[in-house]
Amino acid sequence: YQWPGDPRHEALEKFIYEGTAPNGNIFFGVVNQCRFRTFPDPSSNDKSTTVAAQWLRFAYHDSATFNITDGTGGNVGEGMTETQNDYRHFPTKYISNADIIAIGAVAAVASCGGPVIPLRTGRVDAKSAGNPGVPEPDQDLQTHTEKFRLQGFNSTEMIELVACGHTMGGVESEDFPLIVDDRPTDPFMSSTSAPFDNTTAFDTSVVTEYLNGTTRNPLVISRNITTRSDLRIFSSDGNVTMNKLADRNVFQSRCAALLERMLNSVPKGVELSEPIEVIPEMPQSSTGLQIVNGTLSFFTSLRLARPTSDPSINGSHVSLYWCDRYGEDADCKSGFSNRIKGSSAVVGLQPSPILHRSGKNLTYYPFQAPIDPSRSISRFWWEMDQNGAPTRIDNNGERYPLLQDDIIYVPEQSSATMSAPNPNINGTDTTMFVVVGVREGIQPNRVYLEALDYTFEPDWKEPGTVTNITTEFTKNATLPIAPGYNLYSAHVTVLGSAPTMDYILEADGKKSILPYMPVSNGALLFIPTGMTSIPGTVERVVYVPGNGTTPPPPPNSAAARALGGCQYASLIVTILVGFLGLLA
Ligand code: HEM
Repeated sequence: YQWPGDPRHEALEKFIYEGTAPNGNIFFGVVNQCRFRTFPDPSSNDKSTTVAAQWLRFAYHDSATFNITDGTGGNVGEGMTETQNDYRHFPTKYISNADIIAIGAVAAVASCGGPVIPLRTGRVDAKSAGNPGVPEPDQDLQTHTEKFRLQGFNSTEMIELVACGHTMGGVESEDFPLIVDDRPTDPFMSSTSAPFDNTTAFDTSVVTEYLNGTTRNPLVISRNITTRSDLRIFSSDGNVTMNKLADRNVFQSRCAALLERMLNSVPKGVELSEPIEVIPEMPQSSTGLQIVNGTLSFFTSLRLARPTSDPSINGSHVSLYWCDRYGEDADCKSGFSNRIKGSSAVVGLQPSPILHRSGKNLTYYPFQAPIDPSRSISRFWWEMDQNGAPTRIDNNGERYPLLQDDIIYVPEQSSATMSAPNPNINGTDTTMFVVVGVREGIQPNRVYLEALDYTFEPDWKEPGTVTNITTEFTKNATLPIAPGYNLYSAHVTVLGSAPTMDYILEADGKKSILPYMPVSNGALLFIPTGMTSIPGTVERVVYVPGNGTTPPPPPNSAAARALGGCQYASLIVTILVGFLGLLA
């Protein structure tokens, strides 16, 4: 992977595999580990329905006919409202609602031990209602077969898809009192809902319990014969398909294939991406220059995606290297680079269930490098030391570019405050005070920001509001002096909770853009990931282009002569230590 690539691709990759939105909101927290929504809260009645089940059903309804502007399409159920709430803070300019619904479904299946469904993206949000008519349990077999046919599934695939869906969750009596009555004394059923099978996992239980006659699936054994839709569907070919699905491997692979097709049924003209894979080596998206504690600092964090079983991460150390941008060492042309040695691994806290189920982990190596503004930084790379065998991680030999240093973000001077509730969006406005630095010597024609944000009605009956705001920055001499930079500030009020912003500088007929900064929702400071690291000590070291590691200086080179100074310094230290030793 060549960094930086398509920002949409990178935003989606981050969202799917790190599970965080640009503002730091964690997406997978509620669904991880196949958990109940409120369990183990003893006051909760909601013990048979996992968040994963709700998310999967939501995706089915979205693809069957439901869409976000359609209040009618048969989307009965509390799980629907709860899922909408789980999702509403996450759409951004790069990630559509429809993609979030698909990502949610893939995560749901993975979090309960199901297959990893390849994730293509690029779904376009509907602007108007689709046809109503999600299948209802009291409809006959012919009606269901026809509905699945219209969606592109034959009658065998209908059996498979319903079994794949109904391996998770159950039927709520509150939503379907005619199917499930309130039986608080039944030890198998919770007080208000009846699960489709005996496990919360994405497994064959729904099939095997049906075949061996122990099933409690309410859509098979309901007192009300008209609502036994699963029984009619499962038995429609004399149980031939159900018998095949009883095999674990068949079940997992058929479910993966059919759920993928279900999620990929998009309107004509919408073209989905190639499946989004995790990128093995990535600079964190908050990589960049910032002013922190009055010092120009380069923040980055190497993110490695490696198999969980890979022992190479254990005890590994990573060093950060970079070339100057200005001066005699610019782009390392004099043979010198800068180095901060030895960050050790920080394992990501809450891995996305999709990544976890793919058998991989994310490991981070955070860096904070003090930067001399007169030299700045042009390209960076890493060296990873695994038991004395270093390898260079350098963007396929290109090294990682810092695209511009003309406009930078100043998080410690920026702040955000929640203003009064805004009834129009059923949420709260956030007013932000944003501070950026413009490199000294630049005479800006214009410094401004472009913010983009979405808001959604809690019931999604309306498509919500898209806020597109352009705000001018003005030079602000009252802020503390920053080395090498003049500070500019702006106030901006955004609706909704996950705005993204581009900070733009126009000067000398050139446009410099600092894109897609993480913006926190209502927090006092915008603290990007990777900032928890402490400033490292910078060394000047010889740089030799090409693959491999940074070698010792060649004899008689300018670099070696310069380094000679360091050797004298260490000699003096050695003598001094020896001398002190003698004194003692
Ligand atoms: C003829 C077709 C279908 C009918 C009549 C049907 C009917 C139902 C009903 C009545 C519920 C209970 C909802 C509630 O209590 O809120 C339910 C739950 C569920 N359905 Fe289906 N369904 C069908 C097909 C599917 C398909 C194809 C999938 C996915 C591939 C699916 C996934 C789910 C899931 C995951 C739940 C559990 C939701 C939860 O526990 O919150 N269903 N279904």
